[in-house]
Amino acid sequence: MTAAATLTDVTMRYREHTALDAVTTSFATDGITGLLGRNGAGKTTLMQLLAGHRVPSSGQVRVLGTDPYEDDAVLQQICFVKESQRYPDHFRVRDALSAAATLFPTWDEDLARSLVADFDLPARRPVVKLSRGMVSAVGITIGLASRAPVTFFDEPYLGLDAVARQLFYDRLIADYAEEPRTIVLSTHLIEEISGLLEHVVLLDGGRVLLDDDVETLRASALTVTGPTGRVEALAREHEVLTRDALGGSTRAVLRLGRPLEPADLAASGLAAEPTPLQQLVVALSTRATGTASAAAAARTARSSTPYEGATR
Ligand SMILES: Nc1ncnc2c1ncn2[C@@H]1O[C@H](COP(=O)(O)OP(=O)(O)OP(=O)(O)O)[C@@H](O)[C@H]1O
Repeated sequence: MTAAATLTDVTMRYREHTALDAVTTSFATDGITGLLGRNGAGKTTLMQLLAGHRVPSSGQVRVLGTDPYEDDAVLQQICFVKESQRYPDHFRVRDALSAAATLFPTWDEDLARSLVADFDLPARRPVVKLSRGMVSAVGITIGLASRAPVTFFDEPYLGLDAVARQLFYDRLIADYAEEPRTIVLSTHLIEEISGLLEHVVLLDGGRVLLDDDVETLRASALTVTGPTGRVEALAREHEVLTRDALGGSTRAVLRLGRPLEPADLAASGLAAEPTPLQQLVVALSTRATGTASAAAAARTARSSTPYEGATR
């Protein structure tokens, strides 16, 4: 994989709180990555570092081969669509789009116009008068029409209804097919976007819990249902992520130590089905919670350093 953006041993501290702890990961040049994790896991912080909005307390951040912080040449190749983007009070929708058009050399005006039409955005209306979902649609329009080689969407769908979210996903995948680039999307609506993702980075308590291709991830887990004794026999050979017993039957999500053949499972009276990505992520995050909170407490106790990050 050729990486467009990398973090090497990056730690980000805000006063006594460690938001990212020795994170090493990278994002492929052509790929859509889901940046997942619970509230406060460090997703926004990670994207802010890669977008050059902050400098890390320690470690190395590289985007398109250079440190993005205060590097105008690389910054105009990075588009960061924030969850709560603010625009100047007097900006109308079309002003926000014109400003973006001047920022990004790769801006596609035709694409911007067609997204404005699809999202039914009123071009002359001040952004401050838009509904929450419409402001999100402005951000999405900018994110896609920028055609920036490296694009971050940080929970870009706030307030968007289900139809508009589907429109975003459809346009994202269509535009990506036409112009492949590095897209990182943070979201809590994992199942909705699981079909778009090629790769997943899961953060938990500022650490990388999982960094894998979606296909590999899907193949690594299985939901098995059947008589409790048989499920438990299988559970001894694999890691059990979740387990629900009802009467004499048990349903377990297994992280597989070795591949399992559906035919073998069926022969032993067990039903097997793929584990949805969202369920797998929830199970892995839940499993990590105990360990992560203990580690966070230890880090907080260790660290008495003042604020070490800088904001632009
Ligand atoms: N400017 C800041 N000053 C102090 N603490 C901060 C600051 N920004 C973030 N944090 C803390 O760092 C941690 C990571 O925050 P971050 O916003 O990166 O998480 P997130 O994964 O994006 O969360 P969410 O899913 O809720 O948006 C949180 O505990 C947050 O409170």
